[in-house]
Amino acid sequence: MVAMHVRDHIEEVVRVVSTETPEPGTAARARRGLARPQQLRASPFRDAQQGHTPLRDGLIRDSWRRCVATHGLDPTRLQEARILPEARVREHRERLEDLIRTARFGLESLHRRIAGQGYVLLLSDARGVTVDFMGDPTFDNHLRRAGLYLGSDWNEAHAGTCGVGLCIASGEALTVHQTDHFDATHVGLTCTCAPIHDVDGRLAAVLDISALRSPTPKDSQHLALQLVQDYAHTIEMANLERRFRDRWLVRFSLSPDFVEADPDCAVALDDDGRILGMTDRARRLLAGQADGSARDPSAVIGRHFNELVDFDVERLGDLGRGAATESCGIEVRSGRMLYAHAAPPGPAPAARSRPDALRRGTHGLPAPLAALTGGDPAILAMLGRAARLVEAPVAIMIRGETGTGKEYLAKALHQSRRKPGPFVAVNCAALPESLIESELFGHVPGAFTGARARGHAGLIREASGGTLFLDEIGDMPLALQGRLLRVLAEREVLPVGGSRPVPVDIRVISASHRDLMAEVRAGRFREDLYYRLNGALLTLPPLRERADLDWLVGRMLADGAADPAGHRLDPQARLRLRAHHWPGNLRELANALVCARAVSTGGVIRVTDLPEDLQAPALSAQAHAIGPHPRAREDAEMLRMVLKSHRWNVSAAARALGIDRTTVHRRMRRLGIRPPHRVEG
Ligand SMILES: Nc1ncnc2c1ncn2[C@@H]1O[C@H](COP(=O)(O)OP(=O)(O)OP(=O)(O)O)[C@@H](O)[C@H]1O
Repeated sequence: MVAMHVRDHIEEVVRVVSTETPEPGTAARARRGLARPQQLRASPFRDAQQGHTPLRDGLIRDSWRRCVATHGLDPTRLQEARILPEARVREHRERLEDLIRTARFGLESLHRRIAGQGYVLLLSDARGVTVDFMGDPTFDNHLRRAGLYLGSDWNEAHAGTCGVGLCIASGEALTVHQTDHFDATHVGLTCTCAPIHDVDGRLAAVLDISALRSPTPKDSQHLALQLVQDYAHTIEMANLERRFRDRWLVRFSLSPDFVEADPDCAVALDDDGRILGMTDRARRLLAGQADGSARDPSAVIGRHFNELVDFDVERLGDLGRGAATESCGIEVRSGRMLYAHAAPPGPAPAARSRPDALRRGTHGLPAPLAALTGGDPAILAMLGRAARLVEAPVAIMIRGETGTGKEYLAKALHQSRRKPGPFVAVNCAALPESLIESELFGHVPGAFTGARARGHAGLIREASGGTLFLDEIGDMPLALQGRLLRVLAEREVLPVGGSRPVPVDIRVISASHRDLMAEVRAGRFREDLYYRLNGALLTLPPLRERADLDWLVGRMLADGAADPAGHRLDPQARLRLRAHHWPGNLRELANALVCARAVSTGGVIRVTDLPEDLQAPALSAQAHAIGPHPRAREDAEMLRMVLKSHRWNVSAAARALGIDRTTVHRRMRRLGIRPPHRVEG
């Protein structure tokens, strides 16, 4: 039966594209490699059951023809959904980052409404690449195969007639239902899409809700269509409000009672009354009033408000909150009556009162972020992106070799927030596997042997209202990854032994020095969790690639120096630092300087004061790759140096390092360091 459906479908597509070709010459191209129409078998099954060949909507028929004539697709050749590689998806996603951030709340709210009905949600960019996806992890494989997945490419040129592709081509909200699809591979799907426009009227994204199974009549998707249109409109409104907070915002409605609560559309104006931005419904409303085409955003953007509506912008203040109904009526040039509400400009983002921590540092960055670099161009570019993410409700993933400062960056992001709340750092590699679940999610009293008598809120709840930093996330046991995913998706946590989930409001920053995508491929890390954590990716370069080493050295030497004059490096020692490969990155540098400061005399650090492997000319990267973990090796090296310089007097070494004696003894045991007389003995 399925094969029959497929054959019927191909026959119908071939007949439509072969018999009704819009442009001269396309018929020949359409027939290229296809069965001739008169050879096609009539299909009583299809005609009796659906009978919609002649009714197939004009947009669909035009798209089928385009698929053959313009895109050179062949309906007899079925193609699997195309999923782009992760790096390409990230590029597409980064370009749409601001919009995704603004849309996030709306997308999650829409997803909650449709998830129980078998739909998944996709947000595609204007080229048809899925840059955000919310689906049901239980159907992961089916969804992926059907192309309902992050990174799937639904551009009409590759995928044939489909919801996203046709929405991009037509600019209209629509449903492409089952056999509306060009490629028979997709005839099981129903896809309902609405365009999301940027404030200048350009298509920015497509909001799509799709299902693997649906009733045969296309009408069954009517409500789905209303829903995506409403959410696309709400996202456009949120985007306009965010972009033009410091401008006049005029909202319109057909009803005076709804103009504030649920406006139909809105425009942003500059002080002279010129239109700076709009929602798409405003473009439709106002472009018709201008002499240009109703589809043309330039008929509206840049025009003076007075040219399109009968209203003097000097009177915008009269359209404020609670204005009498009669005073908020506005006549558009066609004579139609609308009701308007005007919100005056808020303070410009930069001029808002900010706590001290947010005062601008150098390079136009918030001070905590600016403090991370002395001007390295790659880091500055990354910090510029980081600054834009400070208040964004997206999960941030930080990537970088060990010791590159991932936790420092996470803290700086946190401190740059207007209301930072608590910062809770969890090292997933350091927590024993048996404890990680109850430590993270908490437990109720008596949940297990050894549980705390009064129960435990857990680190996730402790971070509520602030930031949860998940360090070494790649080491999180697979079984707990699913639970973490649920916390992130549902924004609530279920304590061990508990039956009632507790809502949490956390912002998650995760870090790993592992290649997490490789972990995903190896089946050790859940792909859905990876994408959930990777709302935005920030990469810290290794120290050997940084151009601000001298600045870092100066800063580290000044930090915590006992004497205000600090220490300085002699030129030879500086050269050694510059030539070193730094496998342990900033941690290795900080340790080397603590050690050098402790053993140096007269405030000058010489080559002989540096740890042993820095005294020798630089080793090759390969040589550095051999041996114990760089962090352990560095820690051991530093501790041995300090102990040696204090004649193995643990108390003196502890004072020099600013830690207590027991910590020194513990570290010596952990790092296998023994005083020489014992070694000799
Ligand atoms: N911007 C910085 N300024 C001064 N010191 C820094 C900076 N960043 C990192 N460090 C030094 O490097 C050490 C390691 O930093 P951090 O813990 O943030 O690195 P990490 O990348 O999270 O390490 P790991 O991969 O081992 O978890 C810090 O303890 C500090 O000594």
